[in-house]
Amino acid sequence: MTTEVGIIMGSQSDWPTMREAAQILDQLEVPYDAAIVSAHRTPDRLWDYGKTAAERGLKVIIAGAGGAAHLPGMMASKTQIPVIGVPVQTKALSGVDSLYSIVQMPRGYPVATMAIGAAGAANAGLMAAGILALSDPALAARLETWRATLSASIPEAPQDD
Ligand SMILES: Nc1c(C(=O)O)ncn1[C@@H]1O[C@H](COP(=O)(O)O)[C@@H](O)[C@H]1O
Repeated sequence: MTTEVGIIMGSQSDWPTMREAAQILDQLEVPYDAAIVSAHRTPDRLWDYGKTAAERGLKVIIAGAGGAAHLPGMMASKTQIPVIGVPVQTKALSGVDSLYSIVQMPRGYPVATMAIGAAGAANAGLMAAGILALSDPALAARLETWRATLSASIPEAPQDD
């Protein structure tokens, strides 16, 4: 099966967050590859990744970064494949720095920006799956089952600890 989702992150230190996206894709049986790509530290790698993404068959890119999080926006400038941005939580500014860096794209080069941190990464996986499910009925069915399972796990009333 062709790998249609690329997960990229600015650093190894982002993986505990970005793994949440990978785990969702695993659950939904969506193949992906994961790579460390940094606009700041490995600009040539970013350039090559963006330039070859479409010919490699990618349909969605999930890009996570923290702090001066330029990676998602720079990737969106290099490819027209939709980029889903994940602001990684930071110690200094709690990830608000990452969020603002990713969300405030100039007109013409959007990044679909998720919430800060692990929940944002998980939602990025779900968003990528939702995009692919538009043209993949079997995936759409798996996604529906996933959502039904989540709904069923929510208690109707609050419980004491
Ligand atoms: N924001 C970026 C970019 C980028 O946007 O290109 N490259 C690395 N980083 C971020 O630097 C943080 C600290 O990285 P280290 O832990 O390696 O020092 C990470 O959250 C990474 O995403």
